[in-house]
Amino acid sequence: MLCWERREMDFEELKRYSALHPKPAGLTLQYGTAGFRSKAQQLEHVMFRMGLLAALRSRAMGATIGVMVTASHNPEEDNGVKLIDPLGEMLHPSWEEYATQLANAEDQELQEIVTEICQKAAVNQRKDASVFIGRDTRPSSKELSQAVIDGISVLGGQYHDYGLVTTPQLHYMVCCQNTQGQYGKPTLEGYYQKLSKAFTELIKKSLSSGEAQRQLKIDCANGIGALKLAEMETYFPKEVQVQVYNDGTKEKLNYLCGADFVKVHQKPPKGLDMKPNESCCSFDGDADRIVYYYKDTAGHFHLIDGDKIATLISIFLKELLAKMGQTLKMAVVQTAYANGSSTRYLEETVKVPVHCVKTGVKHLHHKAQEFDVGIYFEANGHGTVLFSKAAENTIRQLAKEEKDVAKREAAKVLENMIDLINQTVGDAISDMLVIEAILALKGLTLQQWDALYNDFPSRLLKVQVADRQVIDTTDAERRAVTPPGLQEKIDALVKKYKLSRAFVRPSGTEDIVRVYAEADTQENADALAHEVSLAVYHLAGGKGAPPQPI
Ligand SMILES: CC(=O)N[C@H]1[C@@H](OP(=O)(O)O)O[C@H](CO)[C@@H](O)[C@@H]1O
Ligand SMILES: [Mg+2]
Repeated sequence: MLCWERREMDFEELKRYSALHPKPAGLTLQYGTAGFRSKAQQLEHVMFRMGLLAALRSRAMGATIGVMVTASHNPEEDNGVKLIDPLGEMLHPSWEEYATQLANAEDQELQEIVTEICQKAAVNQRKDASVFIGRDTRPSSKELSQAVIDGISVLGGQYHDYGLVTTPQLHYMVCCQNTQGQYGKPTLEGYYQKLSKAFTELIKKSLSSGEAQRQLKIDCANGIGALKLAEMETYFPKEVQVQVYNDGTKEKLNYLCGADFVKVHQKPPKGLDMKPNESCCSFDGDADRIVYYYKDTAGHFHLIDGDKIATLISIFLKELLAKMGQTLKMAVVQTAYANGSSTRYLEETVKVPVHCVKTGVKHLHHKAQEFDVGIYFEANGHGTVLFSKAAENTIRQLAKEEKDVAKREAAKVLENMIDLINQTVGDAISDMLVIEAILALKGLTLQQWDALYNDFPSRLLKVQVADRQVIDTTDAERRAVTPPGLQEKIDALVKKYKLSRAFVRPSGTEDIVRVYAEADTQENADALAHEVSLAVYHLAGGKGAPPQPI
């Protein structure tokens, strides 16, 4: 029953609370690839309104909804917020629009927009609303999450504030809650216990068990990952020793460190002392991304990104499925930013189908759900593995009942993998444990993993334009449909270089156009990226000075 209108009292409350979190007049923001992101001081009204929206979404779904206050890898001064749907997925796209409307409503329009959403989305006001809240370590996050709580409360919703958690931990809690504990216990202890139990089982089986300790240096981007790893330490098996760097006690969040910095700049983070051939990895600010790296004896830096993580996991899972004697449908999902060499290696050597989708985790996650085993990773290190319910049931049954020892053992390893992987979203802690377990079980070093294939030289650039929406794309963002002439120009430029490809698309998180190019040499990749940038600048309304050669 759509009875929001009948609760006159609540409108007064809404007005009163809304006035405590006023919207700066004229400010418009959009629920983008990763929710709302902006300077922290611009976001109080957005947080309050996302509290409102979460309560409405909870009523519409009859389930607990998550609200995470974080701006991930953005500078410390920024903040952001995203909603989590009942099974731990990203908010459904149909509600992203409501989120944008609500965030941009002027204070006096708020009541009208709330009523409209209730009507359009058939929100039953009599149902209970339940929301889980979490936040990262930014100085602004505590106060902003209080504004979220105000929004939930004013609509009569219940909330549980988990306080400081990683983004994937909150996704996990929401999923546990809505599956009545089937996915695990919705507590931090439940999360640590589930992961460490699965990891310990796996590491026990590894050849190196008892011989050598695994050592790993972790750059936590001065963020939440450090706190959560410290909490988890007591649960770790002694076979693995982690050393945490950039734990946030001295330096600023994400400053010259973290997964995004390492990936973009292709160099080690500040504050991590790296000796030749030591295994190192970086989390991002909210610990949902991870990249690995090492320095060789000649001092060269080697980055092992999301593409190589997807490759390692694919090889391992494919072998296990074969050992188990099952022909489950497995596929890898990437975006256009995946290095072409990884796509070729996966298709031709690992022999696993690869699909390319639009940038943004929700697109990858959605596609991966089509398979029994769907592995998805963005090149920047955000990804996970999804197992269909049917595949999971088969695996668990074989692990229990299969008579053939080799098959049963393979099923047991897979079963533990299922428990170790956070299937709700990419999770740096979980992915790290998955990788460490695979490396241990396969007896692989980081150098051997890195040597599976060589990345094609590539370059990622940003171009400033007056309105990035003038660029429209198709074919999973690999071809530009508008402005006229741009794609033809890119095609002509690509023809000039060997083994090359290039594409452009408007960013979903920054006010810029991204240009990506690959070619046979780094010089050519740089030159191609630069020429394409100039084409964007001239044909798509470039702003400021023209792009300079690299
Ligand atoms: C090239 C690139 O790394 N793009 C990132 C970035 O999106 P853009 O839409 O390109 O700004 O942020 C997204 C959210 O974190 C992430 O999913 C995506 O991979
Ligand atoms: Mg992140």
